[in-house]
Amino acid sequence: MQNNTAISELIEAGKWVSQKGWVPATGGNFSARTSTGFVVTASGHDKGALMPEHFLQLNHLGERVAGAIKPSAETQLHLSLYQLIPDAQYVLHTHSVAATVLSNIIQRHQLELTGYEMQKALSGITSHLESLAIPIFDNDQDIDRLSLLVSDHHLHSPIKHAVLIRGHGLYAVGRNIDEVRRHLEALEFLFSCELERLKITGTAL
Ligand SMILES: CSCCC(=O)C(=O)COP(=O)(O)O
Ligand SMILES: [Zn+2]
Repeated sequence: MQNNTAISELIEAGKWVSQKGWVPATGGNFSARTSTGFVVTASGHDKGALMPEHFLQLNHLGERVAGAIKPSAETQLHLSLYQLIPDAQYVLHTHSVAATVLSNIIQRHQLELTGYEMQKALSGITSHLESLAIPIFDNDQDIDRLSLLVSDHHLHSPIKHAVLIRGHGLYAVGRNIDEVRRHLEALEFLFSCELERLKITGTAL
């Protein structure tokens, strides 16, 4: 993946995600794997109004190759996801209301979804009868420590599509920009369905 192509795709994705209301204020961060490492958004910018200068190039170890600005505070989590999931080419992190509230309400360490046709938008899922589990990690201002938790979890339960950070947001991964956007949109739809179901039934899965 060329850096310029990746950056253009992430700028476009940022506008879309922002229009959806999933990156309020300066929430969220995005990255793409490249031939030399990955590109990641700078910290503290509106992700709906990104410019090429709002990206840094980092190598496979997460060390800065280009860009004088401060990288996302959550860069280590992006690096860990690329190290853990060899197929992952894009990571989009968002702060939607549904992901934030649902991950706070559910006390367990995973959100289990079943019975929804939309689950089939997640790669590898072929029926609404399958169970889709999205791991939930307790939020931590120490991103290195949080990343280690994610890595440990992956050893026994490989992360396929996404992870939730409790009260914080969603990290979606994909093998290309279309797939990561599809995963993100489908999961947001499923989270909204679950929130509606909870409002009506008062029962968390
Ligand atoms: C106001 S959002 C708090 C930080 C955060 O969770 C986030 O996603 C944005 O951080 P970044 O450093 O990537 O701008
Ligand atoms: Zn965040």
